[in-house]
Amino acid sequence: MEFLRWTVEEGVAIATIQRPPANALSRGLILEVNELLNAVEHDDTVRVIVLHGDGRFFSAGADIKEFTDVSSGAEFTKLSANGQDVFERLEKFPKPVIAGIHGAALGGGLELAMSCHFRYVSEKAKLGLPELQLGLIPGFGGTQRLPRYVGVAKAAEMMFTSDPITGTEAVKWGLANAAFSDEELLPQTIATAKRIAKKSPVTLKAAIDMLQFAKHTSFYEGVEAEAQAFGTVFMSADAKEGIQAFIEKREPTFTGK
Ligand SMILES: C/C=C/C(=O)SCCNC(=O)CCNC(=O)[C@H](O)C(C)(C)COP(=O)(O)OP(=O)(O)OC[C@H]1O[C@@H](n2cnc3c(N)ncnc32)[C@H](O)[C@@H]1OP(=O)(O)O
Repeated sequence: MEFLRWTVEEGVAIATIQRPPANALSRGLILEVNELLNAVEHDDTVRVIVLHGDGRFFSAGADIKEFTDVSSGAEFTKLSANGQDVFERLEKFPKPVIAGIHGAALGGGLELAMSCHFRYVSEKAKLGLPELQLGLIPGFGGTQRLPRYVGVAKAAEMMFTSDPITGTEAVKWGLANAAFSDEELLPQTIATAKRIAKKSPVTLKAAIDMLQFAKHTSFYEGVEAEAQAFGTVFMSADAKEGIQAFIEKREPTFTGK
């Protein structure tokens, strides 16, 4: 694998996203998340997975530069649905997956982290769904998962403003379980994972299966609608402006077209 490395320690696979400079989720990286799950699913030496990012960030989201190669709404809907499928597999994965978030988990990066079973964060990390700043909407399940963690009103504020919240605030809002200093984050995440790895894999799988009942059927209707809207929104002039503005490092001017 090119962008995802892992080592196994006392039943814990420590998986590191390594795609500098921002660990942006290219199509290739999303495929590798799926490959990681293939590799560890039937490996009895792995009982828990810790997912974290190398470098400055956990992940700054979908690779915005790759968006310029996408030309049709249908292709964008497919991109969204593919990401949703991998993240859904992660959420249902029979072994616990814990995200350790430092730096930033934005857009698809937060959507990836929200698909893990729980999250530890560094106090100063930035967590947000800033897609509206690009003239887009979240497309990897974020519109459905964020309100389930923080409530509808906070999710609305986060999406409408594109403003991230800090790791400390994320704990307050129920999006993350605990916040640590940058130095303590990974050791604490791994220590918890090692404790969980001592539990019976049978019971862990059953607990994960039961957690799925916390989702309602409307979740699936919601993500289907999200993928459609993601493709439609992508075809707007504002999406092109938002993506271009990011690449040119300037503020976007949205016209409503
Ligand atoms: C379905 C899913 C949709 C999505 O996920 S859409 C994407 C949502 N995510 C975002 O909108 C986040 C965009 N990025 C940022 O806001 C900022 O960046 C950060 C807050 C993460 C970091 O800011 P700073 O510390 O000032 O660094 P920097 O110079 O902006 O970024 C460092 C390098 O990383 C590249 N980069 C950052 N995010 C992305 C991305 N999401 N896709 C592709 N590249 C990205 C930049 O361009 C730059 O690169 P260079 O050094 O070559 O100029």
